[in-house]
Amino acid sequence: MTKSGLVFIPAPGIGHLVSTVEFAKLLINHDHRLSITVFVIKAPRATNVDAYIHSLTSSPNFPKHLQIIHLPTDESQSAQYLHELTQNSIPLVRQAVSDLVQQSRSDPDSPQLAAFVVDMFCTAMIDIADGLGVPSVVFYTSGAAFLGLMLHLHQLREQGTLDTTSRDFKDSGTELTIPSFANPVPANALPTVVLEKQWEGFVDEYVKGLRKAKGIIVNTFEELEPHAVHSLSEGDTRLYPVGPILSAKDDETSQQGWDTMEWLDDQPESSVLFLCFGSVGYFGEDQVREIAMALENSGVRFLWSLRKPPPEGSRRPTDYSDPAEGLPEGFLDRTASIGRVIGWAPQKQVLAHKAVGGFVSHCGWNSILESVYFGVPIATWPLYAEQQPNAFELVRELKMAVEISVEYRIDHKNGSNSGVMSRERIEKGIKEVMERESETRTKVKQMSEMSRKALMEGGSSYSNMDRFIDEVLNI
Ligand SMILES: O=c1ccn([C@@H]2O[C@H](COP(=O)(O)OP(=O)(O)O[C@H]3O[C@H](CO)[C@@H](O)[C@H](O)[C@H]3O)[C@@H](O)[C@H]2O)c(=O)[nH]1
Repeated sequence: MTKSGLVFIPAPGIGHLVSTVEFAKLLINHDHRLSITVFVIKAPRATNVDAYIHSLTSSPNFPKHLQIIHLPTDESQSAQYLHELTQNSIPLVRQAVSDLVQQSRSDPDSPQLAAFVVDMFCTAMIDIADGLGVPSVVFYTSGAAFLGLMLHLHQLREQGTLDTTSRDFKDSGTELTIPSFANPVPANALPTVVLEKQWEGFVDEYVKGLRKAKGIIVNTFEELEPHAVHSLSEGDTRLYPVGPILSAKDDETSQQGWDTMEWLDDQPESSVLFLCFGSVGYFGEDQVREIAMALENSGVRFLWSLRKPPPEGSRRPTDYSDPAEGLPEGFLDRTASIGRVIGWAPQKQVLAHKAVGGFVSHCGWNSILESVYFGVPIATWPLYAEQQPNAFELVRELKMAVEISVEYRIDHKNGSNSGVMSRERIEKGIKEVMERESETRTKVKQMSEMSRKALMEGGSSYSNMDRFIDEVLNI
C-alpha cells in the first residue's frame, strides 16, 4: 500500500527539534499508513543538534518510515533568532521538498505527499505546501494557554482596543482578561514580544501564520490545560492536543552525565533539587553568586546545570571546562558533600530519578512537560520567550508550582533584565519546592499519572491523534 507522506519542518533549536521528532515517531507508530520526512534547519554552531541527530538515527529503535534530512547550514551566517534562521531557510526547504516530490512522482510506490506539519515559527513554509496543493498544520511546541494568549492579544491589537507596547504598560498594574486563562493575567507576566514595539511585526506575522494553518497540533494534554483547551476549541481554532511528547529516555549520555546519574543513585529519595535553565539560559556573575549563596544557605542537596555565558557574537551558552571558574571562591569545596555543579544536564534522566524532589526551572514548555510527566514540582524562574506566562499558568492557574518569580525577564540582546534576584528570594523558593508534603507536590503527582494515561489507547491525546489523521489527512 502506498503510504501518505508527511513533511515535518521543526524550527531551529533543540527544544523545538526534539519534541517535533518525537511527535513524528509517535505518529508513525500510531498509524502505519504514514511515512514522515523531517527537514532539520540548524543554527550555526549548534553542536547539540548534531549530537542529537546522530544519537537518534543510530538508535536501533529508529523507525523505518521516518527520514531525517539535514539541510545545509551556512555556518558563517549572523542570524541568531529563530524567525531569521527560518526565513533564511525558505529556499532550502523549497528545493528539498521539490526533490522529494520529484522522487515520489518517479516511483509510484514511494509515499505520496499528504500534508505539511510546520513548527509554530515556520509558518512561512505554509506557502510551499499551498503551492503543492496540500494542507498544513502547525505543530505548537508551547502550551495551549499561551497559544490562546497570542491569538487573543493579536485580535485586540487589530481591533485597536489594546496597545500592550506603550512604555509604561508592563508596570502599570493592569490585569487582562484572556479567554485561555481562568484568572486575569497581570501585564508584567506577559511575554516580552507583546510588550515591546520592536517585536510588533514579528508577532503580527507569527499569529497570521498560525491562522493560515488548517489546524494546530499542541504539545499539551487536555487534563493539564482544561480551561485553555476548552476556550480554544470553542472558538474557530481546530486544536489537536496530543502530548505530552517527550524525547526518549534512552538518549546517549556523556561521561559527565553517567557520573551525575551515579551520584544521584547515592542520594536519598526526593532529596535533591535540580536547577536547569533550558538550552540557552545563563546568568551573569552577580546572579550566579546569589544562586550559589541561596543553595549554600538552604543546606538543600542540589544538582546545578551551570552554563558559561556565550562568546561574543553567539547566543548559545557553553559548558565550563572547570565550573569553579564561574562560581564564588570555595563554593565547590564547601558544598562538596551535598551538591554537584555540571554543564549540560541529562535533564529527562535526572527528572526521572527518584532522588530528585524539586526543580528550579526557567519554565520552557518542554521542561514543564518533563517535570509533570516525572512528577517533580517546579519553582518558577522565567527568563525570556513565553516563560513568564508559562510560570504564571503553573503557579496561579494550575497551582502546580511554587514561585520564585513569574515576571522576571532577561533580554540578552538589549543587555537588560529585571535586576538580580536576591539570594533570600531564591532560598525561599527552594525550601518551598522541596517540602516533602505539600498540595503542590500532590497535584503534580496526580498530573503525572494523568499525563501517562493521556497517551494510552483511549486516552485524550491518543484520540486526538486519530482525529487529526481523520480530519486533516482524510485517510
Ligand atoms: O542542560 C540541559 C538543558 C536542557 N535540556 C533539554 O532541552 C530541552 C529544553 O527545552 P525547553 O524547556 O522547552 O526550553 P528551551 O530550550 O529554552 O526552549 C525554547 O522552546 C520552548 C518550546 O517552544 C519554549 O517553551 C521556551 O520558552 C524556549 O526558550 C528539554 O527537553 C530539556 O530536557 C537538557 O537535556 N539539558
